[in-house]
Amino acid sequence: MPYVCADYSKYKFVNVCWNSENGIATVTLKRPPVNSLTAEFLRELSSLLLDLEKDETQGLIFTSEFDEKVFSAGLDFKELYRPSIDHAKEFMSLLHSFSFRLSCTAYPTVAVINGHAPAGGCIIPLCCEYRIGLNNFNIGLNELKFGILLPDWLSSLMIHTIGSRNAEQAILSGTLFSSEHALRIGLVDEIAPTKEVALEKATAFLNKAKIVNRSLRLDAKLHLRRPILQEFQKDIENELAKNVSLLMSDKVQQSLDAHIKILKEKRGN
Ligand SMILES: CCCC/C=C/CC(=O)SCCNC(=O)CCNC(=O)[C@H](O)C(C)(C)COP(=O)(O)OP(=O)(O)OC[C@H]1O[C@@H](n2cnc3c(N)ncnc32)[C@H](O)[C@@H]1OP(=O)(O)O
Repeated sequence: MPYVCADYSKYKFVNVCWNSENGIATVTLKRPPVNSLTAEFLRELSSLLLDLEKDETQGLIFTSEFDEKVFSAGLDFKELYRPSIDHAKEFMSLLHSFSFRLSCTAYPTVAVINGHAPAGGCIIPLCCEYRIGLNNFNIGLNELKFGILLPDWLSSLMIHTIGSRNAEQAILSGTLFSSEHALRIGLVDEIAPTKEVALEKATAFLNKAKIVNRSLRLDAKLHLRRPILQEFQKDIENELAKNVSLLMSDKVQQSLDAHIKILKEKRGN
């Protein structure tokens, strides 16, 4: 059984619960109010994956502290509104490296999606090997509605998960799917009535992975995910520059401004 060396209490935005009997780490995202992804959060998540790797984690479950509300609201609107060019570059690079790392972990990964997961909120589930949703949430890549063209690696993750035809329709229409619809197209693998049941199902998935030799399993995973990993590694500098210039464009900045206003009005701020 793995010996836990890392100090997981140092993390601000996640709670890590180790099961010493089966080596499964349950990582609860807890960046209030909606687990939106900032540079600091992404940096922390990347470092966490390295710690879990060193500690020979047998399996990883991601879930959210904000039960029945939100898994992750995606990229942080406020941080991406009028960022400095250096910050935009750093952000895009952190998003890319975290997503790449999560897509090719040696240990199996599951997302228990216990709330909404729009746009960038769908990235963690898509990088994971298995997705279990709860009822009454929305999930999908609706970036086109913000005027954001998806990076190739993100489209590739969607294609890998739901097939090219479904991915084309989903991405081009910018649809957020209900849990039931997400299950029908394979965007989630199962639906559970409660978080507890979802966590049991996640553990069952991870236990199945254990009967396979770890290094053989990793070879197979990397082979099966090669098309995605190639997209991550393709022309990285150019791809990042493209995403940064898109983010800084007037069109995307205006769209972010509009969304921030909508959220403010919703709260009566
Ligand atoms: C190259 C890039 C590739 C990937 C690109 C991805 C683009 C994105 O990810 S853009 C972000 C897309 N996300 C969304 O459109 C979600 C927007 N939020 C919502 O729909 C709702 O907030 C929610 C369904 C997630 C939750 O609804 P709920 O009623 O529970 O809470 P609210 O009152 O709406 O919000 C609470 C609080 O959270 C703030 N907030 C919400 N979303 C974000 C966000 N994405 N970034 C930053 N902050 C967010 C919201 O403003 C409220 O804040 P205050 O309490 O300060 O008013």
